[in-house]
Amino acid sequence: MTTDQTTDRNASPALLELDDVAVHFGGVKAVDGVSFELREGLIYGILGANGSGKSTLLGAMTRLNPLTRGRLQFDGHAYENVPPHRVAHLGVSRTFQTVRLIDDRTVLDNILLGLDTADRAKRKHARARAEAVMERVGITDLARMRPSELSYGMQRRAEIARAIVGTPRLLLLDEPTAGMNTDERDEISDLLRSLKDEGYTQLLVEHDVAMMVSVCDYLFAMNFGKLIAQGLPHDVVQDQGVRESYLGRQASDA
Ligand SMILES: Nc1ncnc2c1ncn2[C@@H]1O[C@H](COP(=O)(O)OP(=O)(O)OP(=O)(O)O)[C@@H](O)[C@H]1O
Repeated sequence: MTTDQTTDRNASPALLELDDVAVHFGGVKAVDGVSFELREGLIYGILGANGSGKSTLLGAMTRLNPLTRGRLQFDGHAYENVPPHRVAHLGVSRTFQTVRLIDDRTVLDNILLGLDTADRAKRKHARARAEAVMERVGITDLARMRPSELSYGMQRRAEIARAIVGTPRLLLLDEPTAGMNTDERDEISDLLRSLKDEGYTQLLVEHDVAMMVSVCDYLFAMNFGKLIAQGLPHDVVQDQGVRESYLGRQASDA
C-alpha cells in the first residue's frame, strides 16, 4: 500500500536523503534547511509558488547548485562532495524546466549522449538501449529528426528518454508537462506511471496540481526555500499553509 511505504519510515531504507540542505545565492535563501527522504519505487512531487526554490533544490540534488550547508546521501552514501558530472554515475538523472536538447544532432544522438560509446561493443549496446528507450517513450519514428523539427511534447519525451537511457535509480523531472495541452499532459502522466511500474523512482516538480495529485504517491510543498508540508497528496493540497501560500495564489491568478 502506498500509505505504508510512504509514511512508515521503517518500510525500506531511503534511496535519497537530504539533511538540512541550503542553497543561498548571496542574500537569496533559495533553499533553506530542507530535509526529507525518498524511498525506492514511488513517485514524489514538489509543489510551490514561482521562486519557492523547487528547481534550485533539484540542482542541489544533482550537485549543479553548490550547497551552502547540508548533507546528501544516495543509497546510504554521502555525496555532497561528488562533482556534478559524477552524479549521473550514482544513478541520479534529471530533466530541465526548459528543453535542453542539442539541435545540431539527431534525436537518437541526443539520447546516446547519456551513454558510454567509447568503443564498438559499447556503441552497439548503447544504440540498442537508446532504441528500446525511444520505443518506450513513443518517439521511435523521430530518431533521425533534429529536435527543432519535433513538437514541444515530443521534445519533452525525447528529454525523458535521454534521462532514462542510463537506467537511473532516481529520475528528477522539472516541469515535464509545462506548455503542454491537456491530452499531452495525460499522456505524460500515463508515461510516468508506467515508468514507476518499471521501478523508476521519480521526483517531479510541477504546477499542475490535479496532475500531481493523480500521479504522485507523496507530496512536498515549499515556500520561500523551506518545506511547509508533506504527506499524501490529498492531505497536502488541503493543508492550510499550502492553500494560502500557493493554491490560493493559483486560483487568483487564473
Ligand atoms: N543562479 C541564481 N542566482 C541568483 N538567484 C537565483 C539563482 N537561481 C535561482 N535564484 C533565485 O532563487 C529563488 C528560487 O528559485 P527557483 O528557480 O529554485 O524557484 P522555483 O520554485 O523553481 O520557481 P519556478 O516555479 O518559477 O520555476 C528565486 O528567488 C530565484 O530568483
